[in-house]
Amino acid sequence: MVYKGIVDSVDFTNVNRPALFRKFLSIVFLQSANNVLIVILGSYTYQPCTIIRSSQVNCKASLMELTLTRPDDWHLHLRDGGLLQAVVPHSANHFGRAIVMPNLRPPITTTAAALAYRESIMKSLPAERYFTPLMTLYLTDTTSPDEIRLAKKSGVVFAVKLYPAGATTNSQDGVTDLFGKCLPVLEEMVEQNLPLLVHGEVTDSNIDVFDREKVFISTVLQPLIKKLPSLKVVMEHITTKDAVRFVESCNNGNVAATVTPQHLLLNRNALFEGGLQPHNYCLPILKRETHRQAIVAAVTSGSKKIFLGTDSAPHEKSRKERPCGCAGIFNAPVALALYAKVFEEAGALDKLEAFTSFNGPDFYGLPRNTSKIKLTKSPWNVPESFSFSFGDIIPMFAGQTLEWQPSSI
Ligand SMILES: NC(=O)N[C@@H](CC(=O)O)C(=O)O
Ligand SMILES: [Zn+2]
Ligand SMILES: [Zn+2]
Repeated sequence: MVYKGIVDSVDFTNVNRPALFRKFLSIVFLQSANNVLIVILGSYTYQPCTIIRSSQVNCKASLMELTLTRPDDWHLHLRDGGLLQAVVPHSANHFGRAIVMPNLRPPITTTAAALAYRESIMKSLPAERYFTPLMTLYLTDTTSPDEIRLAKKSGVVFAVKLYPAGATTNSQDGVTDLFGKCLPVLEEMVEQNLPLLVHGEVTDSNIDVFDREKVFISTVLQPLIKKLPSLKVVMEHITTKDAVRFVESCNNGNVAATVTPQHLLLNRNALFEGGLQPHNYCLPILKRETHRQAIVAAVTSGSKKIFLGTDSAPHEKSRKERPCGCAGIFNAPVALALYAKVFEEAGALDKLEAFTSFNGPDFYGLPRNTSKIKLTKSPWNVPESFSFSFGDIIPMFAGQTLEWQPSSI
């Protein structure tokens, strides 16, 4: 792979040290100024690469380190109580902000509840951790337009979440009839510029579980954006090529999508490999390989409409490993390493930073983070489990070795 760029200034005295690569992404993108830089990458990371600057400096180095603007997680379950305390450090380690899902029991349906929940998250944060929870409201059949005005005014609620009743974990209080019951609220959300975040699956038991996202697009999302083209909509955790096509077809800047590490790395075979695999069970359910490939292609193409949302959804081990196990994958400790793996394997590491750190805040109209995070090529083993007083949580890819290791700067 060959990159050419023009850069302001690069300190080539450090070329043999990883510090050079802190500048790697900006080197690729910067187009202004006087020095010509050519980066020739063999197989991108494993081969040494050659850096030539104005044909004066030649050096050999390996891509060992990337420095990125600190990412945000635009779809995260932090839970409450002991589970909250257990999992929040894993997100705060790597992410600057997170859109926090409201599907607690009882759900976060009011601004007052969102404020109280925000307080408990802040109290659970490790000392000296810079992390901002962006709160959401759980939409119900009875949410009022007044509540939407209050939410916006609070300054701490950044979106409203649609769970079709019965679609997923703690969705029993969700919406039964979006157009019949929620239109005035959706209109108020347009007024207040509050995005609607969508768990995009129909719940009709006649519809095959693998088709629920596709059918939701034609029966709910298409009519919704037709009726309210100014409503900002994020289709969360997309899993199908149909969703990719839908998002790519919406061109007014108001429709976007998040993608999880599991839907980028696993297909539905992972549910049954060598026996039933409850820790790979999440909703929307993993899909066919062709869908996975379509999502990888969309994400690594550099689309501005798709951004990072881990959907890290911890459940205690005994609630996953039982006859009727919960849906949800705990991926907060591994998510960033896994996204880097996906982009690296697609030869698209230069697109990683926009996906992790730019597209999300740009869509939400928020400033990009100013702090940085480092990803080092340094293999590490994912723990088999995390143990707490209330029980264990099994992370995604438990016991496996990952290449990229994130750390704060
Ligand atoms: N993704 C999941 O499988 N589960 C999530 C809910 C959700 O995001 O749908 C949870 O809260 O456990
Ligand atoms: Zn969901
Ligand atoms: Zn979720």
